[in-house]
Amino acid sequence: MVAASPKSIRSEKILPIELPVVDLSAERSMVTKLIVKACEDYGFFNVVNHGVPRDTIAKMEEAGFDFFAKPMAQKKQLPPYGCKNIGFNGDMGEVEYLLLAATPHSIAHFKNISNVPSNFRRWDFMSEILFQSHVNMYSDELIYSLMAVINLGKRENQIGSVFGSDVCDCAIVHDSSTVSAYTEGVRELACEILELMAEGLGVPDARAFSRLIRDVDSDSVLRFNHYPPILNKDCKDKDKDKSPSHSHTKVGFGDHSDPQILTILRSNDVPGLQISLQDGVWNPVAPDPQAFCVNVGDLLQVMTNGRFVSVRHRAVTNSYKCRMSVAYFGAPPLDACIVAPSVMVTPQRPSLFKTFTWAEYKKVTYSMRLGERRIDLFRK
Ligand SMILES: O=C(O)CCC(=O)C(=O)O
Ligand SMILES: [Fe+2]
Repeated sequence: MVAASPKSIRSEKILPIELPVVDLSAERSMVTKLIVKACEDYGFFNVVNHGVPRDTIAKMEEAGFDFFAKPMAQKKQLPPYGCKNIGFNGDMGEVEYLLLAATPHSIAHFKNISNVPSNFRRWDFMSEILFQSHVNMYSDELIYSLMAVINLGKRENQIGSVFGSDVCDCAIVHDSSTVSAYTEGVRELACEILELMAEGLGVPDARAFSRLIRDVDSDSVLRFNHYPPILNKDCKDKDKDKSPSHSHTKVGFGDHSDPQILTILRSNDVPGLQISLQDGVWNPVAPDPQAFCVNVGDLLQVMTNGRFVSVRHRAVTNSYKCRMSVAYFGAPPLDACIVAPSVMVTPQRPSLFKTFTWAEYKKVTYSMRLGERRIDLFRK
């Protein structure tokens, strides 16, 4: 559970583990088996030989660090930027973040910026984007939509001024080709993994899961999380050693499960991610900047009728080095019905969850605290 303010976490039980590693270049039937086992036992695994070019990843990391290095006053002017407040219900952590739309629609926009008519009118264009993003339904959509507007505005130099010229200095805001190449790479990876999962589970339609995030109306998002080093003042041992001693950690991004289908996470080489395989125990996992860390979201738990687990996790800070992660959250369209393929439901494993839409689930998610177990509300 996330507290209203970051708390010391020295008293918790910490048990480091190694995540399963899946080599996507290995023999396919072996890969599918490994993935299924990892999702059943851990809900998390690392993928190597994933096909996303190193250069694309390196540019994205550089763009992220460049953005977070900007003065706070500049960053705060950007609607998709957040600092310490997570969500809308009082959750806090030692993190700053940036949210971007990661839908096929936004990728196309970022890629085809040169196709935007040079004579479009600022507010017409903005309202078109706001409309497409269902802004009437959820306030976070406004955030993503504004990001798209800012991106386009900067490139076309037409609407960037809506948010003040300082904003336009942020590399990440106008480096849309980096964002689109990265997003496209991780989305493809997510689809490939979802297809391997379907195959491994014996689902006759191999695209049953991946189709939802390939959809043009997919509601996927990308979040940069930045965790500056923090000396835990509660700690009696005041020496600022360079070791990632647990006594110096604070909660950066609190205990939660990801609500979407699948998360593709990457971080720099600084530890911080912890998963919880057992209540009351936190399992730190080592960072691997060459790999992507993949985890099952709540919707995939539902669509596998509980065979895969959406495992709770969090990120902690340290006292010696900045950590940055980039998470792609693959989500379906808002009106998609979330239901397990019939092969997942058997007499031995009866249907566990009600049928609902992503819009319904998302609404509940955003009305609750980060750490609450919203999936339980959808059990039969
Ligand atoms: O920063 C991390 O490693 C984890 C972040 C996370 O869990 C999230 O953004 O949902
Ligand atoms: Fe997460």
